[in-house]
Amino acid sequence: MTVFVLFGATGDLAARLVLPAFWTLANEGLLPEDWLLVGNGRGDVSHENFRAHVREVLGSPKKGWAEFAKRLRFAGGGFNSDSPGSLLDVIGEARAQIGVNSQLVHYLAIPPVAFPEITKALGVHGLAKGSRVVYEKPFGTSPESFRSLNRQVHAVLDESQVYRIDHFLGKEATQQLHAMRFANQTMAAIWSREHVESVQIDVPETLDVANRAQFYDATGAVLDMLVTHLFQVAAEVAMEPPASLGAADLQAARETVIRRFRPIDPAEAVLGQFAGYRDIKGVAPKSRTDTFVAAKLWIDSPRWRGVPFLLRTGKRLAASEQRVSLVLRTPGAPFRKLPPQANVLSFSLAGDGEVDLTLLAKKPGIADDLEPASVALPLASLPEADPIPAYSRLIHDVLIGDRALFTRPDGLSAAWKAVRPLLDTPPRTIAYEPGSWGPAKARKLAAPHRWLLGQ
Ligand SMILES: NC(=O)C1=CN([C@@H]2O[C@H](COP(=O)(O)OP(=O)(O)OC[C@H]3O[C@@H](n4cnc5c(N)ncnc54)[C@H](OP(=O)(O)O)[C@@H]3O)[C@@H](O)[C@H]2O)C=CC1
Ligand SMILES: O=C1O[C@H](COP(=O)(O)O)[C@@H](O)[C@H](O)[C@H]1O
Repeated sequence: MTVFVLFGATGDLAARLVLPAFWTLANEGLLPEDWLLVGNGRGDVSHENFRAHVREVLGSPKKGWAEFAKRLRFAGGGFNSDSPGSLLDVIGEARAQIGVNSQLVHYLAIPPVAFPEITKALGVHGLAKGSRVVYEKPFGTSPESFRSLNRQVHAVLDESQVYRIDHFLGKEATQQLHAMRFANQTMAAIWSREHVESVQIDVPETLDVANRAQFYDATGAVLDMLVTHLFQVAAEVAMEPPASLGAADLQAARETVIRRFRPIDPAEAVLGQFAGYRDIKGVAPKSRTDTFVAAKLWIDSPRWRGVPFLLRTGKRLAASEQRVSLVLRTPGAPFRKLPPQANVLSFSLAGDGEVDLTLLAKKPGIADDLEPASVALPLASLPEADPIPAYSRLIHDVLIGDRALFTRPDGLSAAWKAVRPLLDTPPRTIAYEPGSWGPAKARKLAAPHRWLLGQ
């Protein structure tokens, strides 16, 4: 028996990812037998109007909808330490219906500035004890606010109750990074500076921010994507072999390597803002918020010393991709001259995920010409594959109490240290055209070679 409380239930994240994840879990039979979902927000929305909203964001499903809709409630009037709005009443009714001892899972799908107050309110209104609480990223908005939020959270909750989500860790292909590496001796052997010349973690998006301008303008690409998703994926690539593939060891391996991230040098980072961003309703007319970031990350571990990790992401770019590429070194002999960056092992994190291998091969024919040849392994094509979207996977993990794919404060503290110089002395934000690959200056970061995507 579980009562889910979804804070920010009518927001962008809830509509695009969290509510669809619940729908998937319900249809797959992966939710507890008795469950109810209580949406929360500062406005007053009737249960019926909330159900209509949920139905719309799910694309007006028919089959299974009536059963799902019965389990949805809305508690309006906000929730803070001074006033619980109608949340306590609605939770009380929900628990009276499915069980007074039902597990409470609070999901904070709200901007990070609102995390401290809601956390405090959970304690004040008696909703913290025995509950599990899911925090969206970014966990804090600066190194200082991270520390303060961490203290506030631990004043109300035990660490074992806290699930800091970073949904890139829940993606099928992200988990493939360690699965393929450790399931194969050859793969494990090439996973180091000896064989890898550079790593690119490239997440361009064509997406706009108009439906979440206020949140985005207060956040920007560095906080929204770099210190969060791109760093976590970098940790997944860079970690040392864990003691076991058990949840705690995997989590520890990822968190530990973040301490080896060298603080980013602002001279090795480019920030951009797409032209027209400031005209969006909700964006400050003189906003300098970054909608693009590219940065070179160095990882000071014996395995990765000297290997640049090139990280890039931005909104309104030319394409949407989520690619992690290990560019393999080319040997000096016996071939005299080989094209650069032609041997690449790459993981597409988007959708159900794909693994691609590009290798230089001799072009069949009388000459000895080499040509890059690629093979693709769409993960969904594996026999009996049943891929699950990241949010469904992670919400299910919260339900079963599996913390392997959630972040820990020690790793996050190190991540904030590594991004600090970029926050304290950011380079000038450079304008770029929507539909482009961001500021031209970002190309130089990849020198002497190039970004694999886009140019
Ligand atoms: N959108 C996305 O694609 C993703 C977002 N995230 C994370 O999810 C979180 C929410 O993002 P998103 O949904 O885009 O943001 P939104 O701007 O859509 O905010 C979500 C909801 O939070 C409520 N809210 C806003 N400000 C406050 C406040 N000061 N106090 C209390 N409630 C507030 C609003 O609900 P109401 O007005 O009803 O109170 C709003 O609808 C962020 O932490 C973000 O980083 C993570 C992954 C993807
Ligand atoms: O957390 C976020 O992630 C999305 C990208 O996620 P995906 O669902 O496309 O994998 C990004 O667009 C958004 O700005 C950010 O908040």
